[in-house]
Amino acid sequence: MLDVQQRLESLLQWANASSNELSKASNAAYVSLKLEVKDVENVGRGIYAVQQVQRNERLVRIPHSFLLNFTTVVAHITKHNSLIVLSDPIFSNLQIPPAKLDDVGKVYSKFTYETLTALSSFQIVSLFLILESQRPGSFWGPFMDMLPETEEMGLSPLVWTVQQHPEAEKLVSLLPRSARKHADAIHSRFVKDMAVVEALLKETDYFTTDRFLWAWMCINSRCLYLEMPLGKSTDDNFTMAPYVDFLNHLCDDECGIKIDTSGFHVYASTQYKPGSELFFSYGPHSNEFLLCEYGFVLNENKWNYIDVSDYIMPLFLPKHVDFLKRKGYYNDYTINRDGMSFRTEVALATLQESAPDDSSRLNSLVDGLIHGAAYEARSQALLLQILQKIARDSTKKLESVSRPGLPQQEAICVLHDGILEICSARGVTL
Ligand SMILES: C[S@@+](CC[C@H](N)C(=O)[O-])C[C@H]1O[C@@H](n2cnc3c(N)ncnc32)[C@H](O)[C@@H]1O
Repeated sequence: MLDVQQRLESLLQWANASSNELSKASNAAYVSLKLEVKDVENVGRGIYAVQQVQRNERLVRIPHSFLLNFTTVVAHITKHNSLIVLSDPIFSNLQIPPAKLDDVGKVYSKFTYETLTALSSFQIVSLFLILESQRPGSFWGPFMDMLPETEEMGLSPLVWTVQQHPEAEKLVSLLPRSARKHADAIHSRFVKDMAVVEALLKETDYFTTDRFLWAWMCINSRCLYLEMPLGKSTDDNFTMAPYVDFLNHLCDDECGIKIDTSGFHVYASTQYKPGSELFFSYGPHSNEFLLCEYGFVLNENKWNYIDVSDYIMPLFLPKHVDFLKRKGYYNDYTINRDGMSFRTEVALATLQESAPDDSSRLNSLVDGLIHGAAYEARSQALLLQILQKIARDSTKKLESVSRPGLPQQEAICVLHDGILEICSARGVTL
């Protein structure tokens, strides 16, 4: 395997990358000369400034033909089936290489337009990654060569579960309760997508669970969410973008992204000094979300919260459930270091009413007309009891891990540390 700099050079050549933003306009990528990609031990690859970068400076443009998403994958695959003519104008500006009737090309030639467009973005892009990563001379080779191996995404609970890590059961039992729920939800999404892709590739030798896991995790940890043409739901609104996907995450946005007819753009939303790393915020995500979805955690994360839904919902009577569902406040109750969310406040107030529908003060709270001071003392007392329970659970789990442990255990410990920090900020003493 070539080293990172050689593979990076191939990637930039492949995308016709130029350091002149205006040259070769539409079919060439632009990467500012002020940037470099470095592979730093224990941190992974990231983008760094080699010269001072000004706020609002344009840094990267990747043309549509080098983006991997629902539209470009449909355009590549259908090229192999002469019966399919793509009439939608969104396909007309894409430069797609001619079809190759190699073994992968033969698989593509059997897919109808209806089969392909019935797939979700995750399904079609993972199918494509599986096939192109095993296709000699793939057009996408330079991009595939820069994708991480599954092991590099090994902190993610999905990876230890699917790969049956020898410690998987122990690791799952160490997760905070809400993280286990989140990991289960991801596993369900994964299994559903896998069944669809496996069925489409069942007559080929290309499909294995490991290959699918690699493709699915590459997408989940590297895709960028933006409104995309042809997207069927908001989950479909993503693209993979070569080079841009070297940007690491920080809680606050330091780079902006946008997509327009000329491609995918990155610009600086802050100044960067030479040597500093450029960051982009993947969203206001807690460590639980980052670990389950992307396979990493931050030691400091201002978006951490505790999900207390599983502790509040069993306390509801059917009349509370009916009221909250009707008002759109059923489930998803959280608390962070500054206090409870409004949803949690409404849930705890509802619990204090024997006839929620008839309570004008509860309805006024839900409608934002009053602050709900009348409920506060009992709500805080109940929440304190719940947080004490959660804090005891986290403390017990932390005590059961001998540190330093496996990297996965260390990441789980960071989740518990975050929970205990919020509990302590909310007045829990153990
Ligand atoms: C879009 S990629 C960013 C580039 C990546 N570091 C690489 O080597 O290709 C997202 C992955 O980078 C890693 N990552 C991103 N931000 C991070 C951060 N702040 N701390 C640690 N790892 C991070 C995680 O493994 C995540 O799944």
